[in-house]
Amino acid sequence: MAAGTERSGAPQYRPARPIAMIGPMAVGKSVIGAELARTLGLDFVDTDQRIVAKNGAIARIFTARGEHHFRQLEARAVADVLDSAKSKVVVLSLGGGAVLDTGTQQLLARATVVYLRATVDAVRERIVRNTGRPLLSADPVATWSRLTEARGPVYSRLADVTIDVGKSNVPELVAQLITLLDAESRKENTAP
Ligand SMILES: Nc1ncnc2c1ncn2[C@@H]1O[C@H](COP(=O)(O)OP(=O)(O)OP(=O)(O)O)[C@@H](O)[C@H]1O
Ligand SMILES: O=C(O)C1=C[C@@H](O)[C@@H](O)[C@H](O)C1
Ligand SMILES: [Mg+2]
Repeated sequence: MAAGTERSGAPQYRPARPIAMIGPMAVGKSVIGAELARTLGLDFVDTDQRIVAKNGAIARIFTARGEHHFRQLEARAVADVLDSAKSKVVVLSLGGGAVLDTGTQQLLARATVVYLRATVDAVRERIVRNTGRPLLSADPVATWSRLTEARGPVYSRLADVTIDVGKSNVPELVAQLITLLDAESRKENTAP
């Protein structure tokens, strides 16, 4: 039986706060976040997907309006979910660079933050083809590595739970994550 699940297969773990997925590009924030939400019976919000639905492709926003404009849309999309007196308990997947915004960093204190960590080898095949990520349009492997090294301390500082994605598949990672989240929520509930 998968960790964190009852005999019926329904998860025992019931989050009290939103769960936010952070980490570098292509580590699986969107697919793992969506599967985690489905498993826990929660709504799923992906900030990149929300931005695209309202404004069109991310690459197009970068060329037409610039990265700064995209970052404003991104910060607003996070605030739409987390900036209310009582944030709804959802799974929220962020874009890789969303955590650079200081307002977003503050709002993430209202969520349980999951850092999906990966080596470049784990994501190499996913980023070498054109994936519509404007920041990886030139020399994707070197650029991913540089951005990940620069942002790594921010991801680590914000994270309540860190999981190495390695070569595991999505269902395995979701099962591991529920175990880690369950342990984290017990810790939060017993903290003085
Ligand atoms: N554990 C995994 N096993 C196999 N494929 C995976 C795994 N995680 C992600 N993928 C695949 O890698 C690609 C990138 O995943 P995803 O879009 O979820 O990354 P992301 O972290 O959301 O990236 P971004 O920061 O650009 O939003 C997708 O095609 C996804 O299906
Ligand atoms: O890491 C980043 O800066 C980005 C990651 C993607 O999720 C998108 O938000 C966009 O391509 C920028
Ligand atoms: Mg994504």
